[in-house]
Amino acid sequence: MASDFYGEILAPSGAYKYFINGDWKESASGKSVAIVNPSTRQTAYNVQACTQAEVNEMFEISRSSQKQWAQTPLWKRAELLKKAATLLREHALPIASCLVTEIAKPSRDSMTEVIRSADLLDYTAEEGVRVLGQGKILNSDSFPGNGRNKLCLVSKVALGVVLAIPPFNYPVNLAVSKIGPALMAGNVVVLKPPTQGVVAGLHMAQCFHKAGFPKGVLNVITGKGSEIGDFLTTHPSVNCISFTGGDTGISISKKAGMVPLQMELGGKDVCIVCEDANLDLAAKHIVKGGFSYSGQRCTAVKLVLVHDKVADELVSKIVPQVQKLSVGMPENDCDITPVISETSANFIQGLVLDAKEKGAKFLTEFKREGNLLWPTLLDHVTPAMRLAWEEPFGPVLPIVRVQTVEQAIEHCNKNNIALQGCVFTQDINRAIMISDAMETGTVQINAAPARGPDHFPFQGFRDSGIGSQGITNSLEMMVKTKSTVINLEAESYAMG
Ligand SMILES: NC(=O)C1=CN([C@@H]2O[C@H](COP(=O)(O)OP(=O)(O)OC[C@H]3O[C@@H](n4cnc5c(N)ncnc54)[C@H](OP(=O)(O)O)[C@@H]3O)[C@@H](O)[C@H]2O)C=CC1
Ligand SMILES: O=C(O)[C@H](O)COP(=O)(O)O
Repeated sequence: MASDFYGEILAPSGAYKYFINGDWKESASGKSVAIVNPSTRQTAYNVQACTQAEVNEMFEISRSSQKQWAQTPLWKRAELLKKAATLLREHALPIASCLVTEIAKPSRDSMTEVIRSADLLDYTAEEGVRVLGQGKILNSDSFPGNGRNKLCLVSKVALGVVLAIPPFNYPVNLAVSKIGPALMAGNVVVLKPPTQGVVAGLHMAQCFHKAGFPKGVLNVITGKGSEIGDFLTTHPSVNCISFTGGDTGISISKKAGMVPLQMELGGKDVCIVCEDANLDLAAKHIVKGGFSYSGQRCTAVKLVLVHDKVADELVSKIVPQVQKLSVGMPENDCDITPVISETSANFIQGLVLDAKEKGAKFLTEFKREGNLLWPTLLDHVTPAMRLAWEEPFGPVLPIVRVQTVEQAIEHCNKNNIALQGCVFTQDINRAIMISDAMETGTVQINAAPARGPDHFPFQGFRDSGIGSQGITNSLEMMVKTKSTVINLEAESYAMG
């Protein structure tokens, strides 16, 4: 894996180093965290188990380097982001290989994640120059009782130190979706990669390092979230937290101080299929949306709510497509690969067994070998079953039959998880009315839920998140507004 480009990130001990102030270092703890390959259930890598003292040192360095970084011209920041994007593309293969090993992401999807991340950085560089390069001027006489003797210059200034915490399922793309906008806005970043995906994250960080970012602008701490996470998120030097993951985000939001939060949490994305839907289109999107990356996407289709009139026909189109999905190892680009951990596999199995006990009809059998779960399609799922409400984050898709669309909308809005949803109908007026009624951050019309393309606003309602992602919204969220008021001796009117 190590090459001249990546050679320095690996310690002689065989554990990957952490990255601080432009240097790759071993932790004084002398301890490491084992990264288990979900496919083999064997240890594949080791990384540093960093100490609280190293966290403190990292934040101290971040605070001091931010002052210098904020004085870097926008065009220079953009140039560096574009250089990092170029290096990500040039050195993508080792990063993609880490994704296959650490998170069992199919090879093709792993490479796609890295290239998508480079594209995100390029777009962030261009959008950042535009968005951050403009401010506003306000004239006092627009408010009753005032003459034009005050000019207010409104500018966007950096927050300071952004703590970025991405999840296991996109350890590169959901890292750069935080890092790019943060750096472009003049902040510095402390990145805490997910344990599963951390080595991909370290390789990604090397691309930023080699791109020429000044020391201390991007720092990467490694260690289990359960061990150093709370110390990180409650650290007094944190000026913003950008987090993607599960319910952990909810507890972080209760512990964090007076700092802006950008949270993208779980999804229970419903797919409403109306009686007038194009069922071939719906079936194709349901299968791809439900089973890509073995359902381990917050935007995966997690519940089909189909009008009873067309349910049998829809099921007849879905089943053969599910049966055709290849099941096996990520190295072989199988459609369904092992889920991230035994804990996750056990959780998913628990939901399936609950549905079975409560009378769900199995359209494909549930089969498991270690962390590898065969795609499971359940029909006649009822609201009494946990699967109608909870997020499996696995290759399991429940189908609920409804008598009216209103029933489907009611089910969707009853769930506290409210990220995305989708609706299939051939009547655009009806589609807009249903979309407006669905209380989720995004509604896809005649397609499966998705975060991409990455410049689209992406947000969760209720327990699915705080704030909004998407490149422009992330840029706007990672600055604060500053007013500078010029007080003139006398009123002055242009052309007056
Ligand atoms: N919205 C989304 O895109 C995603 C949602 N999920 C949901 O979350 C569930 C669990 O997945 P998982 O990846 O374990 O999600 P977690 O929320 O546990 O982890 C997400 C990130 O948070 C870190 N973390 C864990 N504990 C803390 C803490 N106390 N303070 C700060 N950071 C912490 C993790 O680090 P570490 O890995 O070291 O624990 C990881 O980097 C999934 O089943 C799914 O329902 C998961 C992934 C993506
Ligand atoms: O958090 C997630 O799982 C991702 O945001 C989903 O992204 P995608 O829709 O591009 O797979």
